[in-house]
Amino acid sequence: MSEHEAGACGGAHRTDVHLDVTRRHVTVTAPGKVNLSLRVGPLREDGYHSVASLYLAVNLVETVTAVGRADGEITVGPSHRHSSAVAAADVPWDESNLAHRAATLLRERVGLDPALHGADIEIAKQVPVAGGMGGGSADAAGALVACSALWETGLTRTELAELAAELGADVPFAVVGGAAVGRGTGAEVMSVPARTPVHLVLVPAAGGLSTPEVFGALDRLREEGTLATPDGAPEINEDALRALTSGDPLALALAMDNDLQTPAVALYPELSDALDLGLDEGALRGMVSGSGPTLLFVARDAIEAERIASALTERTGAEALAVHGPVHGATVL
Ligand SMILES: C[C@](O)(CO)[C@H](O)COP(=O)(O)OP(=O)(O)OC[C@H]1O[C@@H](n2ccc(N)nc2=O)[C@H](O)[C@@H]1O
Ligand SMILES: Nc1ncnc2c1ncn2[C@@H]1O[C@H](COP(=O)(O)OP(=O)(O)OP(=O)(O)O)[C@@H](O)[C@H]1O
Repeated sequence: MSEHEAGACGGAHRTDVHLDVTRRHVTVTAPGKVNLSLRVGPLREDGYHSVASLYLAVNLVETVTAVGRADGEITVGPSHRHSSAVAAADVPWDESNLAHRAATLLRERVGLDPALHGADIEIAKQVPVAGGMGGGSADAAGALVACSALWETGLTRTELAELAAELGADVPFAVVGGAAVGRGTGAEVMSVPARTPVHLVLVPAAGGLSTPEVFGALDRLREEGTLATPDGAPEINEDALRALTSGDPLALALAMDNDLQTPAVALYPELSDALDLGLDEGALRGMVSGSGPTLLFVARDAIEAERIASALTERTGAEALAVHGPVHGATVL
């Protein structure tokens, strides 16, 4: 009888608790991100766009635990060890889950025996699903780092970041964390210094936006001439990078940009009023995070961020969160 079948019988909880303390497990935290700048080039033949991105990892993190199995099975499910802010029903807990794909890819590349090396991957999510904050990417990064430690692969962080690029444009950054510029599809990351913490308020939206649909809407707006089409690969936003490096929140707020904002707002028009509300409450600037619909607002300092978050929670009914970055990439606890 498998553990899961055993779990369906009487006395299931006792069996599970016993297994949890005796099976090896590794827990990793991996951060959600915002793009302080996201410049998007024209559509490429491979269906992707070249980007010039300025990533910031924030202290809204996913907690990923890999529990060893000796039968080669890989499963994903909601964590029972750490609390989650996301409804389990909003996440695909099957082989399409990016964390499942990450563990499978790692096992294959390292050449481990798929009949012997398995893991139950448990995820406690804080990052909104399909919110433009790279939550699934953080889960994939967490699964790579956790399974690599569990299976003792000996891969370096650089090697894990290279594998991460095969899983999605945002996954390498979730491994690396901190602050970084992203080139190519966004997967070629290079860390940059950030002198002081950036204080932000995040406003999650009801429901999500599909990343390919937002890129598709950008292409349409460019085709019809509503937005200008850039010539080639975009340049990094040097003003935003300088403001981040020197720790000047007002200069950063003024320099931020996101080419996906117009298409995200076109697909989700309510975002426009929510952006105005943040400014009304004293945020230095508001912007769509990545492909949206989560909004980010820049605050002068931590106290201002808390005040703006409370005011926005009251006015919008959505739970606005005061966060800061940079924080570490995927880290074993
Ligand atoms: C919007 C961002 O979050 C900004 O950091 C990323 O560009 C998206 O990263 P991601 O979700 O990891 O993206 P992937 O899973 O690699 O790609 C999903 C889809 O988004 C579109 N996509 C993504 C990245 C990119 N540079 N160009 C694209 O056109 C493609 O249609 C792709 O099929
Ligand atoms: N571990 C996961 N957590 C959440 N969604 C996942 C996961 N694995 C796969 N998905 C699928 O991916 C879709 C996008 O999820 P995700 O939360 O990563 O979006 P996102 O934050 O907007 O991504 P990005 O900012 O990287 O474009 C979801 O709608 C879901 O179907």
